[in-house]
Amino acid sequence: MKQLNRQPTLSKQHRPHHHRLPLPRSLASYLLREHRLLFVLLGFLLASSCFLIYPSFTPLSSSSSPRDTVAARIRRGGGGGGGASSVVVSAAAAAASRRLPVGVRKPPLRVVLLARGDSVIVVDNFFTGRKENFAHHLADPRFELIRHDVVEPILLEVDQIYHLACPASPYKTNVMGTLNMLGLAKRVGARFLLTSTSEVYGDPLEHPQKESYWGHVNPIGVRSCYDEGKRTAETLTMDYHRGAGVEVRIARIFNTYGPRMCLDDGRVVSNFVAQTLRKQPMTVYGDGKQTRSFQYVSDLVDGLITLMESEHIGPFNLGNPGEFTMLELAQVVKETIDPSARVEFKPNTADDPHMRKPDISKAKSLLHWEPKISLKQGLPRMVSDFQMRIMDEKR
Ligand SMILES: O=C(O)[C@H]1O[C@H](OP(=O)(O)OP(=O)(O)OC[C@H]2O[C@@H](n3ccc(=O)[nH]c3=O)[C@H](O)[C@@H]2O)[C@H](O)[C@@H](O)[C@@H]1O
Repeated sequence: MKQLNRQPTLSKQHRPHHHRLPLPRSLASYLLREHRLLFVLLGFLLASSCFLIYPSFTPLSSSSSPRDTVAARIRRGGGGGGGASSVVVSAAAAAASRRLPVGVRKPPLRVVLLARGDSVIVVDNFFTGRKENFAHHLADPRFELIRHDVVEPILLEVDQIYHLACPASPYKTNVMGTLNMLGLAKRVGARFLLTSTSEVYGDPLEHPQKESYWGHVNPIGVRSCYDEGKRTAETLTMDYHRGAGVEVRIARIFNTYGPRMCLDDGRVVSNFVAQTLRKQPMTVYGDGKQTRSFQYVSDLVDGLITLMESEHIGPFNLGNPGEFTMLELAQVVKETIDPSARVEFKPNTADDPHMRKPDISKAKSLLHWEPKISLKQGLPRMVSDFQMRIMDEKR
């Protein structure tokens, strides 16, 4: 089985100073006794990320696909042995083992994500995420779910932080939440991955967008709290890297879809699919000629893990270069679900980007990552999940 790009023990010069947490005695002994809390996925799964936990229910997929993606390997539980046999030791792991009192057994070595033997903590305020998304992990002793909003500080001993948090009006989350997570990363020596967005390019004047493009953003527009919030989050991330030595990674995520998305999150793919399944017309904003590039969620999960484990800071575009107008997307949804589906035009919102398509040559050459699942392959998998949930609504 193909192994991920394993991360050896971090070199000292890259390791930030650790100011150890004054953990309450009971908590500390709990952690040591259970040998947990060795790695964190700080998945604060709000609006844009409630579907980012890879799906386990993909009934329309063939048994041989979707290829051998990381997400698929994780789903199958075949992540390279797990536990101490496949090892990722990071700065905090080394530091944690140094802190153990004499006679206390060392914790298991750390590998990435549950199926590979790691402990995973998900932090979510459940504004838009759902507990059901984690139901299949709740019995796992290495999985922990904490209800918490990252705009408030949280103290955890962790090795890696995937900072996915971002609700619909997200300036506070992007600024306070990112500061809190960067502060945590600095304090415990964790590697920090920011999930930024293609929206940092605004209504782009360059097409397709390369990471070197600085963007075209209206700083006082109706969607600027998202665009500028993520741009600020990128700035903070780089400042903590340069100023405090935090190891950081930045992903710029392009439109992503898949099972477990909120049925009514307002995004175009979930809207079109849910509307068609409910026999409502698909609402096309504007003339429908604006373009987006749609990435299936497991490709994104592959990209995020690959980036986290790599030696590269980024930013990296993580998206599928397959570009569609909204009318073309509506046509694909129609062909997939219901040939009699209709569209209905509504006025568009201000500053809506006219076109968006990632140039992923940087991710291809440095991370050896590229998406594998086309819209036509991915959409049916999302449809079956939505279909079940919409049928449940009716019961
Ligand atoms: O889904 C995502 O991943 C992205 O969602 C939003 O970006 P946006 O491109 O505005 O995504 P949508 O809200 O899905 O809109 C895409 C296009 O579809 C149109 N749209 C949306 C919804 C709808 O019902 N009908 C419709 O025509 C919008 O006007 C827009 O032109 C976020 O701002 C991005 O950060 C995020 O990456």
